[in-house]
Amino acid sequence: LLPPEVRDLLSYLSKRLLHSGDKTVSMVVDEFDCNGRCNPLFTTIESYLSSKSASSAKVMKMNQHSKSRALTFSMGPDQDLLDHFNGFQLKWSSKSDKHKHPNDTFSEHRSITLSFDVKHREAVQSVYLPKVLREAEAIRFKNREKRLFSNRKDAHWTSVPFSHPSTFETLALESKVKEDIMSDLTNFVARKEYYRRVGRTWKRGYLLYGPPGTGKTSLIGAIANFLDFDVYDLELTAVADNTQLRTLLLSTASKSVIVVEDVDCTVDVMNRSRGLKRTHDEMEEEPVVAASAAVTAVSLSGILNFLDGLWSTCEGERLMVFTTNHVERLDPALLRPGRMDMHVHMSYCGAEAFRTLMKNYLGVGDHALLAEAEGLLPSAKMTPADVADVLMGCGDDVELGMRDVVERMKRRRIEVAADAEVVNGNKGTEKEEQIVF
Ligand SMILES: Nc1ncnc2c1ncn2[C@@H]1O[C@H](COP(=O)(O)OP(=O)(O)OP(=O)(O)O)[C@@H](O)[C@H]1O
Repeated sequence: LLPPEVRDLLSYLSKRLLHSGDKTVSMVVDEFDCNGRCNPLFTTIESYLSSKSASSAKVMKMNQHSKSRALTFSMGPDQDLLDHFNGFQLKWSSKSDKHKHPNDTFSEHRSITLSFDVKHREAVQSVYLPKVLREAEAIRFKNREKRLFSNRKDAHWTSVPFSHPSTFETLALESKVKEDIMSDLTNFVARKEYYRRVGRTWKRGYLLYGPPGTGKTSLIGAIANFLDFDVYDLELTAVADNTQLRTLLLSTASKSVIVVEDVDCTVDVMNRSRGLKRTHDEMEEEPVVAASAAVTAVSLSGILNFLDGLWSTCEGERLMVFTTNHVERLDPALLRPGRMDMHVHMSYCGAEAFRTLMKNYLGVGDHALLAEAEGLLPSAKMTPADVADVLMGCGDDVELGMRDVVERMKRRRIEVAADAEVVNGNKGTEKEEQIVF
């Protein structure tokens, strides 16, 4: 019944009375700042308290995550929650005030207060609060929606939710290669302290090379899903110059995979050792015309600086992935360790990859035609995409799928042999012509 001003004054006075002689320190975090803008710290602390609320709060708000459908809990209004750290106790209290506006509408103002004994002030400020922020960040990262950023439309990042179906389980690749990649990625994300100690940017470069349809893009999807990272699809032909490239890279977030697909087609990264006349410096600085019709003014030095982490002054880990169908075209400067730490060769479908595809598409691990199919694979030179294409056309019909894929392999074997004959034949003609001239 009291006007809000009187109620606030009474509340303030009663608190002063209650806490006189008290050695408690309180820190208040409001949901909105004085301009009505959201306070990101409030949301961060809410995330931290959500993990605690589930086990100890008496009144909780229950929410469902829009994407994962997982239940999350947050503190209800006017609740207290006790936390313990290094043998002392801290109290988090939530408060919610309703304010009536002159036009008879109401708005809710929430705040969270942290209270603790004054003698722990130093420990709370320097150790406890940074720990809270770290844990909150990890919780929010786990619950967030993965995104795919792209600069294809203009020179800025635009993003859409990212959900690539590929995982290391569904990827048709030798299990030894998969295990090596997964363990390399796990080591990389766990070594923040190591990178800091040795003074290196927390980044790692991957080069995926091989013919089209061998799963380079699928592997990128599997990596992003494995690490739960966002993906930045960097289109170099849409970047005006090195300065714009720098700006784009500086605006990438941590925990991201930065991808440059078909790098040999978008920037002149030709192997200098193959008799190019330009000097090293000329080549590095010169804005170049790409191998394809597309043109980019990003120079090789721009790419090298990017790989050396010169522009990654930002915090956090970043994985850089380059793909190419023609590894032999790339300048060795691009390939050296530190720039491309891991080289992954994606090739034609082998026996192990074929069994993975059979399981993915037909749901079986064995079949009477499997041995025949495996025997045909080396000479048929089919990519995983070719095999997947045949199997997908057969729906759930295992018999049809296996029959079709074996038939296709037999036809491909003949085509491959015929192509090889043409090539050898041409070589023979060239030789003859050389002798004639
Ligand atoms: N190794 C693989 N494992 C599982 N599926 C694969 C694999 N390789 C190809 N595929 C299938 O073929 C399709 C095309 O493959 P993907 O785009 O990954 O190949 P790519 O090597 O990136 O080709 P490109 O060089 O033309 O970009 C994928 O959507 C997937 O269905």
